[in-house]
Amino acid sequence: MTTCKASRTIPARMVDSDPADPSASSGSVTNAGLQTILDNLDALVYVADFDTHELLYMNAYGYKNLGSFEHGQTCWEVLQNADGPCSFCTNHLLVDNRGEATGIHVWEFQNKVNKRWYQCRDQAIEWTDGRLVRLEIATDITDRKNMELALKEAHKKAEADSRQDGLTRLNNRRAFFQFGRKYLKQAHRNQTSLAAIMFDLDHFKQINDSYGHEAGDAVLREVGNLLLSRIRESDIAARIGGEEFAVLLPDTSQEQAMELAERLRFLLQELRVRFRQDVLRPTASFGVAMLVPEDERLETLLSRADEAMYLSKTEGRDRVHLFPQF
Ligand SMILES: Nc1nc2c(ncn2[C@@H]2O[C@H](COP(=O)(O)OP(=O)(O)OP(=O)(O)O)[C@@H](O)[C@H]2O)c(=O)[nH]1
Repeated sequence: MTTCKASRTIPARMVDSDPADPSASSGSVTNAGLQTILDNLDALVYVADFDTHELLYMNAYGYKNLGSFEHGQTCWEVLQNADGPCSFCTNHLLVDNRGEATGIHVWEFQNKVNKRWYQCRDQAIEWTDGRLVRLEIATDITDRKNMELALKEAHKKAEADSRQDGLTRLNNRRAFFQFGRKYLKQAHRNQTSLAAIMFDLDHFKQINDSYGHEAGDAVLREVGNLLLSRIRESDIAARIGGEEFAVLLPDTSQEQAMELAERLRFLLQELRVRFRQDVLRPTASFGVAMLVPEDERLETLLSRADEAMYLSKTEGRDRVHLFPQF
C-alpha cells in the first residue's frame, strides 16, 4: 500500500494559470506554489468523499499532527482512530435536502486522538472528478479553549465562594435566604412541611476573650463540620451571623425537627475542640419553628424560630425550645 502524498490530490485546474484568462496574471500560482502554501498552513486541511468518507487529501499539518494515511482509508480512521463514522460528523449540515451545498459550517470540537481543540470550517464542494466531497479547514484553538475552560472554572468557583461562608464551608446568609425562599414557595405550592432550626453558641464571647479569636474560629469550624455531617442533602444549613446558625428542613415533621435539634444540641455538648493546649467545650441554645400557611415570607418563619431560641437562652441555655403551634 502506498502512503498518500498531499501533492497528488491537488487539482491541476485550481493551480495552473490559463494564458487565455486575462485575470490570470501575476497573482496566479503554480501547482508547486500552491502545494507549498497548503503545506505551510498552520491549519489542517483535508478532503473526504461525502458518501464513503474516503480521505482524498490532507496537507502536511495533518501528516505531522495526526499521522499519514493510505489509499482507501476514511477520515474517521485516520483523524479519529475510530472504527466507524463519527457521531459528530457534520456532513448532514453541509447540504440541503436536495443535496446542494449550503455553505460553511463553523464549529469547535476536541480531537479524540491528540486531545487538542479545533475550530473547524466545513463545507461541501465539488471535487475535480465531479463528486461531492467534504472540505475541512481546522485550526488549533487549544490555548484559547484552555483559557476559556479555566475562566469558566474560576467563574464557577467565584460563584460557589459567594454563596459559602469561608470559615465553616456552610451556606452564608445570602445563600440561605436565596435557597430558603425557594423552599418556602415549594412547600406552599406542594403543601408539604418545612421546619426551621436556629441555634446560637452560648457565651461565645467568653471563648474569644479567654482563648483568643483564633480559638473562637476553630470552634465555629468544628460546629460547621458537625452540622454538615448531620443533615440531609436536601436540607440547607448556614452560618447566618457571627455565632448563629440556621437549618431549613423540607418535608420534615415537627417531631423530626425537634429530634434533630435535640440531637445537635447533645452532639455539641459532647464536642471537644482542641486548640493548642486547651480543650474547648461549646454549647448552644436552639429554637425550632414550623412553616404555617400564613407565612408569606421566610423571615416570619425564622423570627418564630429565633423567638424560641431566645427562650432557650433566657431559660439557662444549652436547650431546645419549640415555638408553639396554634
Ligand atoms: N472567633 C470569632 N468570633 C466571632 C465571629 N463572629 C462573631 N464572633 C464573636 O461572637 C461573640 C458574640 O458575643 P455575644 O453576642 O455577646 O453572645 P455570647 O457571648 O455568645 O452570649 P449569648 O449568645 O448570650 O450566650 C462576640 O465576641 C463576637 O466577636 C467569628 O467569625 N469568629
